[in-house]
Amino acid sequence: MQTTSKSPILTARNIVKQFGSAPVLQNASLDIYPGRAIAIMGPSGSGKSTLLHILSGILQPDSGEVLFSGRAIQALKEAERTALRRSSFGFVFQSGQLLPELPALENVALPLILGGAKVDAAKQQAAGYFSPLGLAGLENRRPGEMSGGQAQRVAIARALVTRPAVLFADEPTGALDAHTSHEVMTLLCEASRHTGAALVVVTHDPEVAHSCDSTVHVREGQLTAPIAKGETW
Ligand SMILES: Nc1ncnc2c1ncn2[C@@H]1O[C@H](COP(=O)(O)OP(=O)(O)OP(=O)(O)O)[C@@H](O)[C@H]1O
Repeated sequence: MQTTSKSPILTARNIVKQFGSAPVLQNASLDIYPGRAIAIMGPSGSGKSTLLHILSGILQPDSGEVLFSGRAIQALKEAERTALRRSSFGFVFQSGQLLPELPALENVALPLILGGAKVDAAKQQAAGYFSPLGLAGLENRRPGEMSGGQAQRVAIARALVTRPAVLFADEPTGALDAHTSHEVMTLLCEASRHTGAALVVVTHDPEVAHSCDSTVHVREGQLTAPIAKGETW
């Protein structure tokens, strides 16, 4: 079921960020909607990951604001921002986010356990994500005993288990071949539509961007207007 909403769940307004004297983002603005997937593209070093870190409250902008459900997240105390990230945001990176010593089921259950859930209840909830993500039977495998695509699907399960409102993915298929990349992106987009979570994907890959509902480009520190899927660029 597709969830649509006219109100953005996350809004970036006039974001400015520089590192030392080097400007990275200069007046970047963006609206992100529930149940919709948006790709952020741009050349290497243009500021895509910096933007993702600011949108998710990991990094503070020099000026401008990020509103989550209308609330300015920069105004929150560090501990409140951490709590918001744990409860409302999920993260998928290129690789390496799974704990190598833990079986897949425990890796997926971990965010729930860190959030205070009892271990058995967390594992039971986590187990429900294995079959829909094509991972049935892999519950006891450690990350080193899985393919890259399987490990990324476990990482997606782990990002989804807390039912985030926004799923951030930074080059989620960067370490995968084209076929597996397509499978993983299809799963991410389906998960976003099914759960109503917004999906924000930083990518270099036009095929990955094509899986998303719209694409923005970082150009000279600003964001182009979103291009909807199917429109010519
Ligand atoms: N913590 C930091 N300290 C200093 N400079 C940084 C820091 N983080 C990023 N930068 C610089 O900011 C610029 C943007 O980096 P960012 O990682 O956001 O780019 P990107 O578009 O995601 O690049 P890529 O596609 O190569 O991953 C780069 O010039 C980078 O060197």
